[in-house]
Amino acid sequence: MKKYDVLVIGAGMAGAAVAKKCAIKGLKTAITDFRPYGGTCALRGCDPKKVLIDAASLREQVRLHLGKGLTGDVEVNWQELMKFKETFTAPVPENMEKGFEKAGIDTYHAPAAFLDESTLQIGQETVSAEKIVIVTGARPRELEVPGAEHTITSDDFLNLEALPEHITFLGGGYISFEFAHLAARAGSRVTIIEHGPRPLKHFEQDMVDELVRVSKEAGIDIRLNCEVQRITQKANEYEVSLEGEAGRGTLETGLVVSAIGRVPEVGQLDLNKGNVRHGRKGIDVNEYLQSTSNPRVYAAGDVADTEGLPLTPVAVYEGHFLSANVIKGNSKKVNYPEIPTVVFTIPSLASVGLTERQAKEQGLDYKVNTHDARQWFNGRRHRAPAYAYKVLVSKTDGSILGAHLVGPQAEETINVFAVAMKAGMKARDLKSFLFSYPTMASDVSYMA
Ligand SMILES: Cc1cc2nc3c(=O)[nH]c(=O)nc-3n(C[C@H](O)[C@H](O)[C@H](O)COP(=O)(O)OP(=O)(O)OC[C@H]3O[C@@H](n4cnc5c(N)ncnc54)[C@H](O)[C@@H]3O)c2cc1C
Ligand SMILES: NC(=O)c1ccc[n+]([C@@H]2O[C@H](COP(=O)([O-])OP(=O)(O)OC[C@H]3O[C@@H](n4cnc5c(N)ncnc54)[C@H](O)[C@@H]3O)[C@@H](O)[C@H]2O)c1
Repeated sequence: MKKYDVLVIGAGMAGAAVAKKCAIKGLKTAITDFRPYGGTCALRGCDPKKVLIDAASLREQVRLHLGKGLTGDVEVNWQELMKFKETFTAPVPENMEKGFEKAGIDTYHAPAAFLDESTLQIGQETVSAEKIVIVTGARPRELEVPGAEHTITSDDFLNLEALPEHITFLGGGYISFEFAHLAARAGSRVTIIEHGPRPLKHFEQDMVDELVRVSKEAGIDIRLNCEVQRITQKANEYEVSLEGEAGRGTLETGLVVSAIGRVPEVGQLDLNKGNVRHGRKGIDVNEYLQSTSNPRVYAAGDVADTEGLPLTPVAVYEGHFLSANVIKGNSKKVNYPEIPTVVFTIPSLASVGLTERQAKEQGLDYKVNTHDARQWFNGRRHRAPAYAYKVLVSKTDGSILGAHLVGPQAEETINVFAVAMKAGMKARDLKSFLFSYPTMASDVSYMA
């Protein structure tokens, strides 16, 4: 049986960060993944998605400037774009594996499953470890209606050889909105089906309203309070039976993408044999990211039940705390700064800190700065179909409680607010800051 100081299960962003840190400190470290190394973000999430959306966004920029100095529309060539995307994803597994080998980390390529509290089966090998790090991420939530087997997931969507004429996205969250905006700009007709009353419900709803307006202008059909009853295959199409406010109906579509949330990936781990307590939100951990039932086990990223959002920078951030606790013993309690988050639609929706609803619930005394900025210089030069902001400032001490933006480059501008909030800057500090001009960030001084 192979023995290690540290066994890392999952070679995604969190896993790579932990394995390298442990190996650098001289711990005998191994890592395993049953998929090609790289994890969701680099292979099936953030990175490939952003490459595709950037092209669609450029196409939209050109379209918006037709008759304003540009002539001749451009089109998205899906096949070429997918090839370009693959230049980013294809090298990842080998590069990551080489990095592990260079760091002296043993690499395995099979699912790990607990045999007891310190021993795991990895393919044909039995492995024991002093510390076991679970960073297995999340997987798509399963749709439970007849015909669910006809749906595809975000993984499949990012590898489509061609886009059909019409696509239905189930779920009104991050994935559906991002992919819907991409597909609409790449020439498909798109419908989003959300079973709740609001899409993107954790975002500031005034900004979501703006995004919904531009989504509809882009031809995206958004149906709220709408439940899927059944999916039936018909020749080359699918028939989606729906029940909503307008009663029952059907939708003919070329493809159904299920994006109704993601759940912690614990299926293959046999956690009960390892005495690892877990629930619906993932592995139960304490403030050191250590299992509450098996002290050898630590967990971080999407699979861990923590306060952190299931996002890449959070997985890596938690990985740093976890590594310190594995290397030196429990010494670093995880604490979270304000976490910026972006929906990469065209234009994007970005948020950091409290929404107005949360500020109200916490009984805070705040003022709201909000405006439709489409007519500002930056809005006009981008010919922005949406450019708006809502910033919450504490009346008690002038600190920034939350910032919410929709519009061109909102994904970049939000980082200015996140830095200011982490640094404890007041709204007046941002107002008096000298931003380079004319940049999108220079608008921050008017927003704060
Ligand atoms: C379509 C999509 C787009 C996204 N876009 C963004 C974005 O723009 N920005 C952002 O911040 N976040 C985004 N996310 C979320 C982000 O990808 C995740 O939060 C992040 O990848 C989590 O990292 P992780 O290390 O916890 O898990 P992962 O990166 O998922 O890695 C976990 C690894 O563990 C492996 N594994 C699972 N079970 C086992 C087992 N039993 N044995 C061995 N290996 C196992 C898996 O194969 C996987 O490779 C997106 C997600 C999706 C699906
Ligand atoms: N830009 C980013 O950072 C980014 C992008 C994509 C994904 N992600 C991460 O991945 C996670 C998963 O994304 P997602 O879009 O799958 O989930 P989500 O949690 O963002 O949204 C899921 C939506 O589906 C709805 N829903 C649930 N069951 C349904 C059903 N049966 N029919 C119709 N609607 C239903 C929910 O009400 C919710 O609005 C996100 O929470 C996020 O953490 C992040």
